[in-house]
Amino acid sequence: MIRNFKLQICPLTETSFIDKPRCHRVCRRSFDFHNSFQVCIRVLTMASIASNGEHKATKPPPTPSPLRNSKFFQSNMRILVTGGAGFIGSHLVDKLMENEKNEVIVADNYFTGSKDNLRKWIGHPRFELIRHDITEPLLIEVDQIYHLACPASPIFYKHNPVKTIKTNVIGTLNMLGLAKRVGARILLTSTSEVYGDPLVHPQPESYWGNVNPIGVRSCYDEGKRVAETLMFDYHRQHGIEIRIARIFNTYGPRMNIDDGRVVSNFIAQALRDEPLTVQAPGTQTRSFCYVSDMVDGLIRLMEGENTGPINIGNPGEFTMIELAETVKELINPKIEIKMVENTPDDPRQRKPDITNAKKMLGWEPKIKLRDGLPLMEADFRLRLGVAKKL
Ligand SMILES: NC(=O)c1ccc[n+]([C@@H]2O[C@H](COP(=O)([O-])OP(=O)(O)OC[C@H]3O[C@@H](n4cnc5c(N)ncnc54)[C@H](O)[C@@H]3O)[C@@H](O)[C@H]2O)c1
Ligand SMILES: O=c1ccn([C@@H]2O[C@H](COP(=O)(O)OP(=O)(O)O[C@H]3OC[C@@H](O)[C@H](O)[C@H]3O)[C@@H](O)[C@H]2O)c(=O)[nH]1
Repeated sequence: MIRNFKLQICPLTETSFIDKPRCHRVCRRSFDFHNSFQVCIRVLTMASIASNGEHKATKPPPTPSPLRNSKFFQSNMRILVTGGAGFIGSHLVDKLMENEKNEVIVADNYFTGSKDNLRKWIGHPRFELIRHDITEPLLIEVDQIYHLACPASPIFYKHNPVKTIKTNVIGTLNMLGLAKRVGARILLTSTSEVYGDPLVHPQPESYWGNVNPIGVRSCYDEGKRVAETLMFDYHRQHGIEIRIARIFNTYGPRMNIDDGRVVSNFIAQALRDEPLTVQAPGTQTRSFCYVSDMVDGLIRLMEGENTGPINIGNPGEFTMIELAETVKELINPKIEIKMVENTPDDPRQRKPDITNAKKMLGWEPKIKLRDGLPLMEADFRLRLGVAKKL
């Protein structure tokens, strides 16, 4: 769609000279490229989104600070990762740090995350770690924001539901305010939980969901729905460049051992010789995405031209009984599987329709559950000090 444009100058500023540093900063083409008055991919993108009529922004995106625009325009891309000390966040940081043109700043309050997840970067000249709660404003200068901060495991997000809502609503407002002030692009990690207990299966992004607004999970799923609304309102009203990923259940090394989510629970239980606790009825389904696939999808979304929301997840769908049997077979065939009571409003089925991710991001997951589980097992064995029996 975007590549059909054949404009020779920037359609918003009418001159590529004024916008040159910003184009360089975002599309990362050489300075000479912009000097040659060729078209700026990023500005075209804004024009194309607007001309499609959908999610129309009433303003061009805010300009970055004069410093980023002039003196430092050829400096590294500064990227903020909120929640970067958590499970997905720390893997994202690893990937972003591989690019020597990136400086990464993590802001985290360590509620569910840990410095340990980032220990290899602490002290690195391109890395900075800030203990910060995003329900308070954050005044820094950045070019991109990956906004992940929020407890994700149901037992943690239900622990202090009011705080979970504040994190999703006030926290997202603060990050959007930051994006507005510094002209940064912002990506929100939303969730498949915005579909609630879905009546459409698999779930496409066009499905509006079936969410209980007053249930015990609402602090999280309604919180994320408001966060998505705020993202689009800032986009339409203030021209902020937004990206929204709807993440489906993700697993992998570095999940908290006692995180409470199903894959980490089952692997820890199998290694501790404890029964695998399947919550009734056990026929409820989930689709599990390995974390490296997830990080790849998030970066493609940030760097691409689509606002989203876009589902990012692995469409391989399993009942919880099937998952328990797979963990038992792969890790500890002697273990018992025990049926236990469930919690309210547990979604009965969940599977992403990833047509848009394939089409718009050229993304699809590579790692199957049976290949990902042993990678996570190895990490859990190391952390629990349980050697593999020969
Ligand atoms: N892992 C999944 O299956 C999954 C699925 C859907 C969506 N998501 C979303 O992805 C993001 C990351 O999830 P995760 O699995 O890595 O979870 P996680 O709990 O491991 O990481 C969340 C991080 O956010 C931090 N945090 C929480 N509240 C904060 C606050 N108020 N201020 C600053 N930091 C705060 C935590 O300390 C932690 O480091 C979350 O936004 C979550 O909603 C995850
Ligand atoms: O020990 C357990 C834990 C969980 N389960 C079941 O496993 C399924 C998945 O539960 P999890 O707690 O792992 O995660 P959920 O799918 O309910 O929510 C997740 O989905 C989307 C994300 O936004 C969040 O990371 C997380 O809330 C549920 O049906 C639950 O009842 C078990 O059978 N046994």
